[in-house]
Amino acid sequence: MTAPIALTLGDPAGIGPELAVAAWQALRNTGPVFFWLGDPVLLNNAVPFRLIEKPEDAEQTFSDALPVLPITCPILVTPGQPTSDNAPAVIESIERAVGFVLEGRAGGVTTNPIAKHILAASGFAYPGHTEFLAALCQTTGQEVMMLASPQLKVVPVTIHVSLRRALETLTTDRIIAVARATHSALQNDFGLVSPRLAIAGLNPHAGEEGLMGTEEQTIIGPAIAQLKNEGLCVSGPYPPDTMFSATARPKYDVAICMYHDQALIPLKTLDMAEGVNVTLGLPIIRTSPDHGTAFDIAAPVGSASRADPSSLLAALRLADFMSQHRRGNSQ
Ligand SMILES: NC(=O)c1ccc[n+]([C@@H]2O[C@H](COP(=O)([O-])OP(=O)(O)OC[C@H]3O[C@@H](n4cnc5c(N)ncnc54)[C@H](O)[C@@H]3O)[C@@H](O)[C@H]2O)c1
Ligand SMILES: N[C@H](C(=O)O)[C@H](O)COP(=O)(O)O
Repeated sequence: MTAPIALTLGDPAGIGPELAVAAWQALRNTGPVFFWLGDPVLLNNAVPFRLIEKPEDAEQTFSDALPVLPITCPILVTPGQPTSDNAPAVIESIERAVGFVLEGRAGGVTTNPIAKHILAASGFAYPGHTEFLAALCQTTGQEVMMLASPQLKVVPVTIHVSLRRALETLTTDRIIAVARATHSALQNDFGLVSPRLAIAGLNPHAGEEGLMGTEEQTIIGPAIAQLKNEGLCVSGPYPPDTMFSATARPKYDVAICMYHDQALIPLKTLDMAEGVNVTLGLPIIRTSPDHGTAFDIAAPVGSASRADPSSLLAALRLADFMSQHRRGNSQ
């Protein structure tokens, strides 16, 4: 028996509650088993659910009712109208989910989407889950964001910062650290013996020999040289405009990108429905759908839903796969 996956509340005014229900309906007979750390009021009595006190109770109820570990939202939720007054419930859900995984009582955390600016308005000090989870695990600075889909895996070296700040903070050391963490996660959690890392350039034409920027020569090139010295299978820097083409993608297992949108635009364009956000470099397993809160389509549970659960399903399945893989490796 594997430990259940802990699915967080996310922003309660987003599509998270609808997705939790849709995921349970899709998985109740097959698994993977998960429990939702959320407010049962949001379910509108439109779906069978059972309140549980601990993760260990999720398995026995899962085929009959959605297991809910209750987290109360302080303010009545209106879908599509987020409020930072509910931030304490959003944060508590994440904290408790991580706690269960650190205690070995849940196999991994799958997070429903949060709205960064809504949490920030409540005083929340982290730009996203990725950084918050690292803090909860006491591994700040080691977190690495990867988005994985059937067609592509991408890792941005800089994450939730402005483009200007991304350029200021891009260093050889950071590229090396992110590449090392990615290499070992692909080996340990995805079973790739010798992962091939393609390193993106930063500038048009990867700098065109310095004519259009020199970061490829001064920052990225030295990182590639160091990683090659360590025996990693790395190549690049590649011109960012062509490295995601259908002919280029099969030549590598993961693209290491210099900033958020360089990585996420190709992934979400190719595979929005199947993409999964995975946090590497943590002691816990964490996955997430690749989309956000989708406030524009959020609807009450029980009414017609326009929210596609495919990415959340992929995230739950990947968390379970990684959990089983780690268990297998440790036996
Ligand atoms: N993992 C996360 O927590 C996460 C990820 C990305 C964005 N966000 C947050 O989400 C908020 C909204 O961001 P955004 O508008 O840029 O992106 P979004 O992904 O929420 O929405 C973009 C568009 O895609 C649609 N969409 C998204 N998911 C869908 C689904 N499952 N089914 C059907 N349609 C879907 C939305 O309706 C919208 O039209 C932001 O505040 C951002 O911080 C959170
Ligand atoms: N950067 C992610 C994206 O755009 O899909 C998203 O904001 C999620 O980030 P966290 O997992 O750190 O919340």
